[in-house]
Amino acid sequence: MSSALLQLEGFCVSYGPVEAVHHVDLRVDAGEIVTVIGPNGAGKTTLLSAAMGLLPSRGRLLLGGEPMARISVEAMVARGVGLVPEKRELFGEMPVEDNLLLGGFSRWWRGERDQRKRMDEVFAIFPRLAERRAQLASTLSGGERQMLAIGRALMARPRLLMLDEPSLGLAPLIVREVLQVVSSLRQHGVSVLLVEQNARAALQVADRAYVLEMGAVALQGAASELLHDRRIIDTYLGLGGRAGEAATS
Ligand SMILES: Nc1ncnc2c1ncn2[C@@H]1O[C@H](COP(=O)(O)OP(=O)(O)OP(=O)(O)O)[C@@H](O)[C@H]1O
Repeated sequence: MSSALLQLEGFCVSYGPVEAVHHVDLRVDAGEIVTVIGPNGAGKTTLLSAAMGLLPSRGRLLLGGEPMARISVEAMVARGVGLVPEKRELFGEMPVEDNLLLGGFSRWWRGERDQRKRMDEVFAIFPRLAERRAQLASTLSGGERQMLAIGRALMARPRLLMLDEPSLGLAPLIVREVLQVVSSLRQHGVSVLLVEQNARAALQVADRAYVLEMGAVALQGAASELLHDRRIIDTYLGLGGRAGEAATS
């Protein structure tokens, strides 16, 4: 089997004495959209944050088959991994363009000076952002803010984009629009690791899925098969497919 773009082996994350993610094995191959679904508190954000180097972890993380000796945000960004955090963390008092340019800063720092060209490529993916290039980020709609957060991460030209709950707080139609763009990223050479509570929407755009329950992988497989799995339907695809509501009610 060829080397995965990202591979986690026996990956564990703890908050003090409490282990929140237990021995997770996961892979994302080049060109894949992989989703991690699961109820509130399952450990999805913790897993993603630790895989980006924002939290300490145990176990192994390999990029392109090479184990990372130390997982830091700088090292992950330099190796072509980007994260769009759940809170989006935009600079509200800055226009769309400046938010995007800041996303390209790590490349600029390394001597690359083609940020304007890259911004035009991002605008081609998100035409709605191009129309609003001078608008302050704080005045964008929820969907536009999510697109800007993704666009900003794309400015660093990642090979793998990790997205934490891009559907959060968005109306169903907008969720579909945002996730369609996410699934189109592979045409631009970007693979995706998508953490979602909206199981139905995530399974509809992903190739493969992992179901995380209480910090451990409870189930995994082709997204198209999990969409028809009785256990997934009963637990996660109830009214609206909001995993947390189904699993905690
Ligand atoms: N900073 C923290 N300190 C201690 N425990 C934490 C911290 N952040 C999260 N946890 C705990 O770790 C577990 C996993 O939380 P996490 O936020 O990763 O879950 P999640 O699957 O992303 O949930 P949600 O979908 O609600 O965001 C939970 O039990 C949570 O209470």
